[in-house]
This record gives sequence, structure tokens and C-alpha cells, in this order.
Amino acid sequence: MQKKKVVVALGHRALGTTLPEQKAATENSAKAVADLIEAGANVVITHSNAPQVGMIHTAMNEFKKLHPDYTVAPMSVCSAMSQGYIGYDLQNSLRAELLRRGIYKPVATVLTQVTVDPYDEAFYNPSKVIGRIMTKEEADAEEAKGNYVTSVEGGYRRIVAAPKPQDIIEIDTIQLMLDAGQVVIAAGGGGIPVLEQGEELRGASAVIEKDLVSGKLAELLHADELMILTSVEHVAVGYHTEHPSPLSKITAAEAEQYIAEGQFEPGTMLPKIEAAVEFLKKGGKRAVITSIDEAKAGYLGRTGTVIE
Ligand SMILES: Nc1ncnc2c1ncn2[C@@H]1O[C@H](COP(=O)(O)OP(=O)(O)O)[C@@H](O)[C@H]1O
Ligand SMILES: NC(=O)OP(=O)(O)O
Repeated sequence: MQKKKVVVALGHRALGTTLPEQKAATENSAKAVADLIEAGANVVITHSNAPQVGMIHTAMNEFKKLHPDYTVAPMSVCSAMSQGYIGYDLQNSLRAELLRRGIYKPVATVLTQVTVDPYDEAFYNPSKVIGRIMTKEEADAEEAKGNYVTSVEGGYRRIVAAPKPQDIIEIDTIQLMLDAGQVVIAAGGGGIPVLEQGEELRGASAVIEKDLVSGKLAELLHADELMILTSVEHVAVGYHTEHPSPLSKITAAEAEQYIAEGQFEPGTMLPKIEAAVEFLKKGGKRAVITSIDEAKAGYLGRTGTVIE
């Protein structure tokens, strides 16, 4: 039987935030991904990174206090570190889970760079929330350094630019590994944002939305399916009303209509729907949005929101 090529996007619930949380969460997520592999999927995994990249950035800032003449680690470097750190836990959890099930499959993380447009409006309107919740004093200190913050429930968080992903530099490597039946973890945290300058790639001060890059990855790999595994079993309309209606199966045109009605929250559900619609418009067959706990049922069409 021909295996299905599936891009699987893992969100916050699949990763946790702190080091011990991430270890436990990735072990759980590995079970969900192994279920998909057992069900016949060849998977490429991509994942969130906002809490982790913020934590790494804070750590690098602390390091600079010991060495004031050092430059602060750019956000692109912090993104690369977050791919390595999250990929390390994910690939080991998945390797072990597959071995426990008697499946031998190489699992590897590809440090992935994603080009962005230097004129992307997002550079003038930072909107991507990263890192931990801060006090007013900490937020003021960030602003004094030239960073941006926004108020959230419980305090303040940093915001950075989230330009749209244009192209994936390591796509041929990812494709080769996928075609060889290997499990690839790629474009984590939206990918390391880079600007093309002649032959050079220069890191951009931004964090790309992981949902949008998962759609781009699925498109460029000609994947059969995009699965976005998040914290809710279904996408809903009227989500913030007393009577939300869960969606089971919709078309891309219906999804666009709901986008126009403002049914999806920017920064959480909206980019997932946009990624799904874009993937379908570029030739994808099916996108599924469901909870990480229902991954296999979603893959088998028994739950989740399916967009076709
Ligand atoms: N219309 C909607 N239907 C379902 N969930 C929604 C909707 N609008 C916003 N959400 C929120 O989106 C969240 C999932 O997005 P997010 O927290 O960014 O997840 P992830 O980290 O998995 O990408 C859900 O927990 C839910 O609160
Ligand atoms: N890069 C990214 O979109 O991360 P989050 O999903 O954690 O916001």
C-alpha cells in the first residue's frame, strides 16, 4: 500500500513549556505520532517554539550580563537553538516509542532556514507573542532595550515580528529523507527566519508562525495531508459565544467565508485555518485540525475538523 505523506504540526500542548514539562509532553506526543506511522503515514513533523525561544533569549541576555562586550544573541540564533533543543527531545522520544513498538525508522531533526521578505509589513507591526509572562518592571526593562511588549492576562509578554514564510532552504534534504521513509523534524518554530543577500543568508529578527510554515512545508513536499495537532478537538464557529458550533467537515471556500466573518482568533486558530486553505489551494487534498490526544482518530477521519 502506498504510504501517505503527512506534515504534522505540533503545538504548545504537544511540547509543554519548562524543561521537565517538555520531556514529559514530547514522550506523550511521540505516542500520537507513532500511532500515525503505524496507521500508514510517512511523517514530517514541525512544531511550536514561542515559550522555548523566549526562554533561550532570556538565558542569552543573562549571559551577556557576564560579558557586557558581547552582542546579544539575535532572535534567529535563538530560533536555531530552539529547533535543536526541541528536536532533541522529540527525536529521542519518537525513536524510543517506535523501538518499543518494534518499528525501526531513522528519526532526525533538520535545522531549517526559511526565507522572509525584508519588506514584509510584519517587521513594522510586531505581533508574535513569545516567552514567559513578565512583571511591569521587567516589561519596562525590555522596552528600554528597544524590544516590544504587550499586555496579556497576568502581566506582559514580549512580541516580535512574524513575517510570512516565503521558501524553505533545506527543502530538498527534507524531501530526500521523507522519500527514504525516514521521520523528519523540520522547520521547527516556524523555521529560522533568514533574508537572502546574494549568496548569503542573514538571520532576521523575527519568529515565523509555525502554522503558516507547516502549510508551506506541506505544499513544497507535495504532501497528501496537513495535520495540525493542537489543544482543541474541533475548530468552532461562535467560539467565544455561549453556544459554539464545532465544525466536522468544511470546504476551503467555507473556511474562507468563516475567516471573513472573523470566526477565528488571530495568533491562535486563524493561522491554522489560513495554512490549511493555502495548502488546499496549492494542490493539497486534505487538512485536519484536531487535538494531539485525538491524532489517530483525526487521521482516520473519526474526529477533528477536516478541510477538503
Ligand atoms: N474558532 C475557534 N475554534 C477553536 N479554537 C479556537 C478558536 N478561536 C480560537 N481558538 C483557540 O485556539 C487555541 C489553539 O491555538 P494555540 O493556542 O495557538 O495552539 P497551538 O499551540 O497548538 O498552535 C485553542 O486552545 C482555542 O482556545
Ligand atoms: N513559532 C511559533 O509559531 O511558535 P508558537 O506556536 O509557540 O507560537
